[in-house]
Amino acid sequence: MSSSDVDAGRSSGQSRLPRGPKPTALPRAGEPSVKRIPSTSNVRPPSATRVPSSTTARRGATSAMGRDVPAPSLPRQPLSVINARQASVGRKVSGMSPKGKVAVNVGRRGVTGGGRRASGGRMSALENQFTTMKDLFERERQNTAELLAREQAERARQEDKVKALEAQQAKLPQGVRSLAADGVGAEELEKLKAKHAKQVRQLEEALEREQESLSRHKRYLSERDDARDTLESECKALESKLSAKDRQLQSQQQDIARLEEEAVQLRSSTARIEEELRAAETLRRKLHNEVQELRGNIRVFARVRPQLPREREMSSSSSSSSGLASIHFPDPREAASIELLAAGESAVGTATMKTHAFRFDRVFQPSATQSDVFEEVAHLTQSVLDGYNTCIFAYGQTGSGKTHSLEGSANLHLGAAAVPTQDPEAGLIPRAVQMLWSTAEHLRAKGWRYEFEGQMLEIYNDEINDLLGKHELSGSSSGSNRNEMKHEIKHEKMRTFVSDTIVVPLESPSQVFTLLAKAKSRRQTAATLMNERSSRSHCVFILRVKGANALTGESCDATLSLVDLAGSERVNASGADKDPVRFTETKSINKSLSSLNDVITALGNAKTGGHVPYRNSTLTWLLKNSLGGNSKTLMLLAISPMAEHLNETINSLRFASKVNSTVIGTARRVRASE
Ligand SMILES: Nc1ncnc2c1ncn2[C@@H]1O[C@H](COP(=O)(O)OP(=O)(O)OP(=O)(O)O)[C@@H](O)[C@H]1O
Repeated sequence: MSSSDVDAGRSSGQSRLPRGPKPTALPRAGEPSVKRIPSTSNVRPPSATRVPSSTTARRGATSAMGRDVPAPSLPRQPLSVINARQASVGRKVSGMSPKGKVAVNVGRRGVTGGGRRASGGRMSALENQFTTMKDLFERERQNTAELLAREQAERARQEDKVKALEAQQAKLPQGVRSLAADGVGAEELEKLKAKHAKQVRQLEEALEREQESLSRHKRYLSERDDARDTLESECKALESKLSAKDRQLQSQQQDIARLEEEAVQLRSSTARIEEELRAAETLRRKLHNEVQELRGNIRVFARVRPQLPREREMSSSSSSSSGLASIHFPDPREAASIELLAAGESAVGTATMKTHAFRFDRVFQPSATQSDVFEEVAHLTQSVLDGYNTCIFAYGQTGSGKTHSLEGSANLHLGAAAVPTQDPEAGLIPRAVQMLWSTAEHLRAKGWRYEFEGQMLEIYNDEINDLLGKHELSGSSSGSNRNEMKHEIKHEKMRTFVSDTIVVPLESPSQVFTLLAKAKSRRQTAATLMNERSSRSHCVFILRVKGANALTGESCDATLSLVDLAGSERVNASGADKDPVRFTETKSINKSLSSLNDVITALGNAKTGGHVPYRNSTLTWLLKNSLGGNSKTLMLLAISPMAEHLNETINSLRFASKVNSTVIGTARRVRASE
């Protein structure tokens, strides 16, 4: 039974009854049972409403004809329907088919046409038959009533069953109910139930998992709560720390403000002190100049070069000692003293270490830069523009740093656009040249016009070579003297001339640098394997400066001589005693250097009117006007820091010390007219 049928049954109140085969239609006219009914038209069943259903009537009739009466089956229709049908059957029975009517009419004709006796017998037979039928109807009616009662009881029972099923169905899930309603088999239902149970299990398991996850989340949340509580407490602690730090910061800021105020005051007092120091320094220089002038115009600077990389390597590979001499600078602020510790002999002849102390106008430590040295020399070179003959000569043993200080490092290459003051490698000569040109340019505003000209000379074995000339240099690698030119030195008033030498008018510093490079290359070409020419000859760069002031009518004509002397080492120290060429060179160098010594000594005694032996060497004769009392002279003593050179260093220092103690009078301006 489908749910729709159940519902339909509920609404009609009739379909609750179990279904059965439809009632059989009443027998039609012409059928045997109908034929047995009397055919008169006015014969009717006693009561049309009591006529049983066609089936019942037919069965009853069949039963009455000696056939088995089948067990009454449940009526399929409600009683009202049955009654309605019985009524219908009654009507049908009364309105018989034409064939039946014919049969009845035939009977009537038989009655009318057969005679009165026969009809009387037939009538009684019919009446009997009618009575029998009436009994049959009555029995049938009783049977029907019984059946009806049973049917009603059965229906009530079925209704109860249906109710029970409905209750069961209500308990089943909708899907099962619908399947059951659709008539799905029990096996399938079992499968569905199993499937349902499985789904329920799965759902239960999923539910369990969800519950587990939920409890996990709850645990996690509670842990997070704990962590949050911890963080909150930490945060509070940090906040309190922060506020403490804030307070500290505020007090520190107050301290800083106070300190800054103090710093401002200190800065202003420092500036004042510095100003006082500058003024004191100016005064010191002025006094120093006055002292120098009283002493004479020769000054001595000593410069100790740093240890060279190759010397450091040799020292580290040969012994544990650094190879450096023990050199000290006792007064770094004043920078005028130098002390050397060297082995000596005591008064009783025992070996002992002795300190040799010297004082000069300025002492430069190995850390001093080219710029530091030039700063001290600049004002001296500048005095050429004021008309003072000036001479700077570098003195020292081979490799002590003379050329480095005067020209610059071996790597220096000054091009046309070179700015020597910005090149840490550039030495005194390029710096001085650049400064002279720039000062001359400044002085144009004051009416001064300057002309510059220069020459480069070399004194080798006491002979002059023109480094800018075309003739072969004396003692050159060719070994021939055929192209050598003999030069003579002449002095006229305050000026010096060298015959047959090239004097180049100089327009710019870059032209001077080109000139220097040319001279250097000539010296290198002339060098032999046995003759390191730069060490064995004196090199003199003479820059003549002529100035005139159209506004004031003043004029000046002075020279700046920059002299790179040959190495000052002694004969035995140079190994020259074993080599005749070297011996000659060294003899010549020694002669010129001792002449220089003699000249300076004589100049120191010049106040007494003694003779000055300028002519004793080409060098001193050439430098006559630059060394005399009318010029400003600077001796730059180059010192090697190495212990192996200590003896030569001490000799150089002694000579420099003698020069430094010499008073050679006051420098005088050289006017163009002189
Ligand atoms: N102050 C210094 N700083 C760095 N290197 C220096 C310094 N003085 C000299 N040198 C280096 O020492 C070496 C020798 O120097 P330099 O050639 O100037 O000596 P010198 O006295 O002119 O020698 P010589 O008499 O043989 O011409 C060079 O390689 C030079 O670059």
